[in-house]
Amino acid sequence: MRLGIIADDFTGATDIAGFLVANGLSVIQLNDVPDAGLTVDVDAVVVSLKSRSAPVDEAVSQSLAALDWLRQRNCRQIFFKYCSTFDSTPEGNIGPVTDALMQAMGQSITVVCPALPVNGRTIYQGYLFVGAVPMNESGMRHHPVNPMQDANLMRLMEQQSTGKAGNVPYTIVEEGPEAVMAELARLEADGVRYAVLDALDSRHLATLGAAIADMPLITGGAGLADGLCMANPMPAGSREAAEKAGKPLSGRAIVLSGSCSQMTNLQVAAYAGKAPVVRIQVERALGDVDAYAQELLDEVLKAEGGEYAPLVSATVPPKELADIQQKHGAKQASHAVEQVFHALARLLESQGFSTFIVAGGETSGTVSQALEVSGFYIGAQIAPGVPFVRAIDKPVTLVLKSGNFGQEQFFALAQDLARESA
Ligand SMILES: Nc1ncnc2c1ncn2[C@@H]1O[C@H](COP(=O)(O)OP(=O)(O)OP(=O)(O)O)[C@@H](O)[C@H]1O
Ligand SMILES: O=C(O)[C@@H](O)C(=O)CO
Repeated sequence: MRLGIIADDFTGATDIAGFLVANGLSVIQLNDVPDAGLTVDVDAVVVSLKSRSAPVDEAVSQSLAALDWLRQRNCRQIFFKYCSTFDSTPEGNIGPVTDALMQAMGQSITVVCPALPVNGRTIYQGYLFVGAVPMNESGMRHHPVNPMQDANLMRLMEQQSTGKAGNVPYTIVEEGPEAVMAELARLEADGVRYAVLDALDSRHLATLGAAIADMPLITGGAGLADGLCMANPMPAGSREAAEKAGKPLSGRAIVLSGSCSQMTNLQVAAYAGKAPVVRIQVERALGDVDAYAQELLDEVLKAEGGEYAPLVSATVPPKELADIQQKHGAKQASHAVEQVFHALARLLESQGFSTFIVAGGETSGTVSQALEVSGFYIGAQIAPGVPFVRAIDKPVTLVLKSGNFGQEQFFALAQDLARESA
């Protein structure tokens, strides 16, 4: 197997898997660390964890277990995938997990590159930008679980890990793969453990992909995986063959939105003009979850029948979210909302729903776990970073959308494309 990927959340996992498939690699995504006996015959395996906001020791032990599993399958390279907005505060898990993987693999340096230029995430002089602004000035400063208040990736890495961080600036990336490799060697000799790689566009990603093709352990976002593939392209026709595995099935659909990102707020508003929306009330979610989920199901069943599937949404704008969090506590509120989605997803499945379009990484993890799906075949991308996926265990199609991904009409577009290709 070429590549073994450890992803810290479910949408992050489908994001990177979608880019690999779009580059013609055969890919399977496995949710949580699989059984020791499972055999797979693909170019890349993505193990998706729900470790982004887990306690540090859990995130580390889950990631090491995933590493063990992948190494037993002779992966040539291990890729630790985290968010293109580096969702991780100074207390976050990216540093500790990176350290644990480095130690287990005997590595003294690795790279840090969350860039995903096609979705507006670029790295300049080690600072992460979201569109035209540094990350800490973007909507990410209001994130419900990981509010991002710094855009300097070297500082963030050093605050949450054990070593020194350095930067490979875009001026060196512009010079080509050999220059990047030479700079990495220089940084390593200088005692740098985490080399933050600048990347402003896909040309830079291709250069970086060529430069790090032989590094045993790399870390970053899906853009870096795209770069790896660009540097080592598959034969013509591979993409169509790879995408077939995750082709959407036709079936009763529901949209579930648990992301409060800027883009999801826009997507929910746009979809509200086209389809019925059932809103989740956090106060109710904090009470009897099962009874509340049953009520929501009843509302969905009443709302069905239009051109587009009903949407069940907890999505709120930043001000409303801040009020909710102040009143109930951020962790309690987000946990309660996730519990409702968990219970509701099970009820929906029992009623015959088989297409789940989900917004939000944590929410996607919750829904996938509720449906007891152990993994996915990956299909074509609906938008960069959001492919159709098909459960490996049952005839269920899912779309797991990262909070900030997709265009405003995403929820309707996903259904239009599913109808076209089913
Ligand atoms: N109205 C709400 N009040 C409080 N918490 C909420 C509310 N709606 C959603 N949440 C919680 O906010 C969190 C959103 O995280 P999630 O990962 O699903 O979305 P995201 O962070 O926008 O997506 P991504 O991780 O893909 O960028 C979840 O834990 C969810 O339960
Ligand atoms: O990298 C991204 O932005 C996404 O894949 C993600 O991790 C969202 O949770």
